[in-house]
Amino acid sequence: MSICFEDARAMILENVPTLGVERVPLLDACGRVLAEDVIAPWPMPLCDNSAMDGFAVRAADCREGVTLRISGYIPAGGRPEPSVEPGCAVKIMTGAPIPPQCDAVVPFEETEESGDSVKLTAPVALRQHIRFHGEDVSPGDVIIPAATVLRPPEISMLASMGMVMVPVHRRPRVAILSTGDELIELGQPPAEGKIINSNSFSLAAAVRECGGEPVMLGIALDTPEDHRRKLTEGLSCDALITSAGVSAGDRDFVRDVLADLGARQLFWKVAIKPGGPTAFSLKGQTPIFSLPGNPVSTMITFEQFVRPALLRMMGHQRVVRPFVKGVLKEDTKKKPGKVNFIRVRVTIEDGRYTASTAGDQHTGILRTMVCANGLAVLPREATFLPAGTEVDLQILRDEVTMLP
Ligand SMILES: Nc1nc2c(c(=O)[nH]1)N[C@H]1C(S)=C(S)[C@@H](COP(=O)(O)OP(=O)(O)OC[C@H]3O[C@@H](n4cnc5c(N)ncnc54)[C@H](O)[C@@H]3O)O[C@H]1N2
Ligand code: MOO
Repeated sequence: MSICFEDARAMILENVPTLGVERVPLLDACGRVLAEDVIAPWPMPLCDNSAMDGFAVRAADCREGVTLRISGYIPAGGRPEPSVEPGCAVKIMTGAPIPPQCDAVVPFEETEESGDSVKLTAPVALRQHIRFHGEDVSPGDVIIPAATVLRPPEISMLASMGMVMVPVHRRPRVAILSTGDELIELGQPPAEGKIINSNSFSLAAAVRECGGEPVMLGIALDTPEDHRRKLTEGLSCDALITSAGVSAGDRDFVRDVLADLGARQLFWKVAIKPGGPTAFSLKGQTPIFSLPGNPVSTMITFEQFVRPALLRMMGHQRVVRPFVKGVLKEDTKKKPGKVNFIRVRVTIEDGRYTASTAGDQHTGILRTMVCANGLAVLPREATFLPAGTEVDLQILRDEVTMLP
């Protein structure tokens, strides 16, 4: 009996732990998830300051055409004049503190300066061109709540609040183990009957792309002893991914050895294609994803199950890549009973996403995965989807121009 796709993913997300907190230098926090509310220690701006290069004035003096005496100069980073008398103006630069008697700033473009006097050539409104103390942030405000994904705007705010070190959820160390006697390591010469272990690399790249730290365990030979040794090593990480050895073959040891090691299997076999033989287990709190060995199946099951889980472990709320609606360009047939993920080229035509097959859909065909920029999700019970049928699309590469 297989579990349905939605239940399998939900079960994984319910069972993966959120990792603990570490404090990292501000710049390293970009892309990470904030683990605690950040509360403003001081106001922003810290004082009333000028939004323009010009003259700080008393608005009450400022009929259009009036001439004022220039009684001082405050550069950015300078100190406010101790006092500005009626009928006077102080030359001021953007960001410089406003003298206490002044209540407006007149930009240079609206003045004519001559010697130590300045004529105002436009009307002046009370409070114009002043950035007021605390108008942006008040002390005590929760400026960034926990669970926020930190991007450059948040980094800017945290810098403004003096945060040198930032509390974020840890990145998982993810062990990656490929299994199978037919495998050889990258760098060894190819030989008939041998296959280069590409899955460890696609998985490590995918782990890295979503923010985790891959730990390469290499290849486990098709013996229970070698599986036991390498799986045990993998269980010291925050998560473990295995590739291959999970279908019905007589040397598919992964699940049995995991069970011997005390892992609890939550499911094996999901009603999806490709990726049917996927298994998910827990050893204590450590999630173990046993993915099928076909390179295409490995990548698609990573995308559907492992990426969301790793993002959740890092504290992300939104973990599943958003779907967009799009139409199939070709008639598409499938067997009922499984959600199918087909590799497609997504484009935009007449303002709609359209998807056409990226090539041969057999799971042995890696090239179709390389050509694809998206996956079309074909519903479980569908059998024939004529061209023009609307389906969910997962966009896997940024190069698809988004709808306006
Ligand atoms: N009798 C059955 N046979 C198969 C079933 C089934 O249900 N009953 N399921 C098929 C499906 S679907 C898949 S997917 C595969 C999955 O099998 P395994 O996960 O046990 O993987 P293997 O058989 O060991 O390998 C499959 C394929 O992938 C290549 N491979 C394996 N590891 C790597 C790697 N690290 N890098 C690159 N390529 C790898 C391997 O050589 C095989 O060609 O089982 C079907 N069979
Ligand atoms: O599910 Mo297998 O993963 O179809 O190739």
